[in-house]
Amino acid sequence: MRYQGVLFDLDGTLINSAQDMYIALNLTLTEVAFPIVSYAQVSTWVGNGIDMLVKRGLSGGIEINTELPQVLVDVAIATFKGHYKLLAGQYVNLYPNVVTGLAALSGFSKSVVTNKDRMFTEPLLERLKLTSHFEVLVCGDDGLKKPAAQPLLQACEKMGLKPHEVIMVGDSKSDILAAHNANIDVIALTYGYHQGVNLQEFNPQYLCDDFLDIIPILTQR
Ligand SMILES: O=C(O)COP(=O)(O)O
Ligand SMILES: [Mg+2]
Repeated sequence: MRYQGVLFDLDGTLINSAQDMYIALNLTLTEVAFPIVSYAQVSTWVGNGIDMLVKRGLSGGIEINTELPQVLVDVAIATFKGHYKLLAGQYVNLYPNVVTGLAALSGFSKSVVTNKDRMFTEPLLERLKLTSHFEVLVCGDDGLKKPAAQPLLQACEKMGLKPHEVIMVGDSKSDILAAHNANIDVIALTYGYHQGVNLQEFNPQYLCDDFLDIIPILTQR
């Protein structure tokens, strides 16, 4: 088998999770007296972790307003986390074929490498009955975030595999760039939160429209 391990992104790859973040963000923005934002906006802002999502919300766009006072940013992030702690998982669902696909990949060593903080990720995986599929979990607050290579390399090390023995599966520019930075092949899934960019431009080795399309890639010899 060409690959022995698979590193999965979480939000936008395994789970459709933007609705909880959309609600938590608008509750936060209302509390700090900033204009609320649309679901469509939030779904293009997911993928760089909570701090970036909140800063994008305060900026009203994907580009961060660098003049936002730090104290406001800190209060908004803490407020978001409070709301998200209560909301995370309420409106989340698995993307089609994820459970079937993970079961079909039972012979592979599998990890989740997410930019989401551990305190939110672990309960979400439990709630969705996904925990047992994965040997390793690397979260956004464990060290550097994607697009850094570090979280992917950390997962490889914990799995006892070399970068050329694994493949990353993700939905965003951050996943593709992190994989390139780590010299790991990458499958980009088109259905997730791709931050308003054309994923093809970032040259993933593979581009798939459905979770099950990753199976023939992984089982090739
Ligand atoms: O919290 C985020 O921004 C997204 O996390 P992800 O890395 O699982 O897509
Ligand atoms: Mg993602």
